Amino acid sequence: MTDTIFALSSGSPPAAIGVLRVSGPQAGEAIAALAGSVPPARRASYRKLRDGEGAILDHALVLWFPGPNTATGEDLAEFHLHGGRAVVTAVESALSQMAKLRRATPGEFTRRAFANGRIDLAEAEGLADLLSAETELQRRSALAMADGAFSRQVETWRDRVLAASAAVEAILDFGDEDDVADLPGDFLAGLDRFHVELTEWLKRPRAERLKDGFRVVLAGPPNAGKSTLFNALVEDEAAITAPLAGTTRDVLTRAVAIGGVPFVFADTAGLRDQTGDEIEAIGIARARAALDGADLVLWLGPEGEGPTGAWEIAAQCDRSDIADKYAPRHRVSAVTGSGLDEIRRDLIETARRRMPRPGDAALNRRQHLLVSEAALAIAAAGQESDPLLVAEALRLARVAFDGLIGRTTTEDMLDALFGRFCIGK
Ligand SMILES: Nc1nc2c(ncn2[C@@H]2O[C@H](COP(=O)(O)OP(=O)(O)OP(=O)(O)O)[C@@H](O)[C@H]2O)c(=O)[nH]1
Ligand SMILES: [K+]
Ligand SMILES: [Mg+2]
Repeated sequence: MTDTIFALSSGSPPAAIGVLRVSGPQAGEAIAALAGSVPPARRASYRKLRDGEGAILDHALVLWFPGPNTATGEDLAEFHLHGGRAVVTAVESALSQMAKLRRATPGEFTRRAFANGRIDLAEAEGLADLLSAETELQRRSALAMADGAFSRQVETWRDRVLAASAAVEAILDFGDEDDVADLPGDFLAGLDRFHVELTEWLKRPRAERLKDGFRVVLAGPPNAGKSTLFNALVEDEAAITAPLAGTTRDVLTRAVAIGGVPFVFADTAGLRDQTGDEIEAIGIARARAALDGADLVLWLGPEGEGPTGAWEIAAQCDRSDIADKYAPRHRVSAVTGSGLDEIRRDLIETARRRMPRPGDAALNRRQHLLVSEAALAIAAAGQESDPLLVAEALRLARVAFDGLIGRTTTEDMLDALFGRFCIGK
């Protein structure tokens, strides 16, 4: 029989309220033991909670949700306690003394919800992202995944594959050995459209951009004011600045949200071809490596002289010795602060364009891989003329879609996913 699990699902005490959740077959008994009896279902009841000796533990709101129509799919109880450390500990220890009750492991409530079919895998992944979301953009994208929008999309893809498979099976069943009927032209056109649609999804910006932040690398010739601008953008005197060319050597990164968009800024060594300084040369090599991983280069120098191929915004600081030699997109002054807001606005707009749109479900690495597998299989199905091979390609596409919503999973994968949750979720 399944264990009954419990955990504090609200933040760590002390807090105004501490919500203890209990899920599993003994949840009803647990509530009866502490609150005297099982209260009416799905309604908050005010009760005195007592330990085994009858001593009062707390006055609490108690909720009883009989399964299977609950968040976990099991019987579920909630105790809304006074959120003091000793109160929570006392009720937890009373629960742990009951037979077949134990503390939940991280993510175990959600894992049970998944095991009982209350949520699918894509929704669980969205939920994990939602709980770790720190910016508005992250929150909205995670919510789109968690509320099942993407899962519904996958179900329609899966239905299309099943319908195509059925059409091929019919040909296989009724065609005779020597003269297998051809697949109809509109069948192939349908697969083609399907492939195009999947390819469009694959072109969307990836979820990792949202999670890790939009990577802006500040680069340019030595002494251009990179570190000074970096400090202004991250609002911290993080980098050393000095009138001496070649001050910065290490790549310094800072994550900050600006206008609800998660950014990671990187300050780098000034780029120059000749330097007698061995350490500066290492710094320059590191700067070039950082540029390779940039989503955007904020180039402090003449426009167009930045790294080829990289997307760049050019800027120039207002120092008299470097002023007015060219016309950069932005002029900034770390001294007066002028131009900084314009740069911030430009960064936000650029990042928004190149990140998942608010409210769009963005594919993570695992999902992206499975959608590409499905797209490849659909393309293969469209190119085969042997119905047997078409049927096999369609089967592979279905397996990929099944993997997206978790009809096929491995224990390792589930451990990794649910381990991301905190205890009590
Ligand atoms: N007037 C003015 N001076 C600036 C501005 N930005 C930087 N400076 C000065 O320019 C000098 C170089 O600034 P840094 O930020 O160290 O330049 P850097 O590009 O990081 O230099 P390296 O790391 O050596 O490549 C310092 O003396 C700064 O005070 C600015 O916007 N206006
Ligand atoms: K400098
Ligand atoms: Mg510097």
